[in-house]
Amino acid sequence: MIEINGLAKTFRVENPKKLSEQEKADPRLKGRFFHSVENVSFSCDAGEVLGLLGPNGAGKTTTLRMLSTALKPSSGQILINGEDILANPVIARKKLGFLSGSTGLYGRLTGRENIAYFGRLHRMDPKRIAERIEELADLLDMQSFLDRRCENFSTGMKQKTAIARAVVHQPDAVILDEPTTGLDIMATQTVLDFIRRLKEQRIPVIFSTHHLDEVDELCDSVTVIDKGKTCFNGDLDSFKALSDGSMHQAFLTTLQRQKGAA
Ligand SMILES: Nc1ncnc2c1ncn2[C@@H]1O[C@H](COP(=O)(O)OP(=O)(O)OP(=O)(O)O)[C@@H](O)[C@H]1O
Repeated sequence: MIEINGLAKTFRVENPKKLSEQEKADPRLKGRFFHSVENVSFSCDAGEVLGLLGPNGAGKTTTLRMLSTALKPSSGQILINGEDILANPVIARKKLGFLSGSTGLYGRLTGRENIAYFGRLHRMDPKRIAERIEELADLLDMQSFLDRRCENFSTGMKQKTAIARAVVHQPDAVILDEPTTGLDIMATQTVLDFIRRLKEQRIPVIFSTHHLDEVDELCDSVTVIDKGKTCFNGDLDSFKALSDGSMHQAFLTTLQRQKGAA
């Protein structure tokens, strides 16, 4: 079970001239500080897939980076199976698998070597690493390119390699930042099937996306954030019920309600 309570992250604006027009007009900008995430809470239980939605710049990546311990929150609490991961970031990294927006693969290494390198960082036994790579390569349909250098990989090959690398150590919970962005239909389906398999194994999965059809297909629960604040938390059916079953309209409704409340 992953629980996030009242998470917030403020960045100091080093150079206000570099802010976009949209950011300059954003209510989260207060003087020299940008309150990227102001109050985000949600929870994801074992066997559950949670879809994290929000418009561009809402704070999804910032939230997921805090959850992965890549970024230290300004305030709030993150618990994994009751354990406070902010107090114990090293343990958290063992428990979590995190796919970030930038795959950051080593171009001169093959897919297999990239995955194995992470396995070694997690102090896995070499035999187990080799077995696990075979397992993941089958699940993610990677056998045809596993032993090629990553530098010339397509977006789909890179993303599959990055996902395999993120979960090589069999984490207790998986966090994926826009896992299907830029993928073709076949690769998207492979990634969605992979998430479905994690769910069958009762591993909680949190993923951000702009594709509402994926949320409809896969998610048990939905969290919508806008301008750094949670504006919807609930199960998929109650999300769809906001608008007679239309995912797009339900999404727009949550944003409009938030605007009305502000
Ligand atoms: N290091 C930083 N310093 C200053 N502002 C930042 C920093 N990182 C993120 N932000 C700002 O915080 C806001 C939220 O960004 P974030 O990347 O979390 O949004 P997002 O919901 O993931 O957006 P998208 O859907 O476009 O990926 C943006 O306005 C962004 O410019």
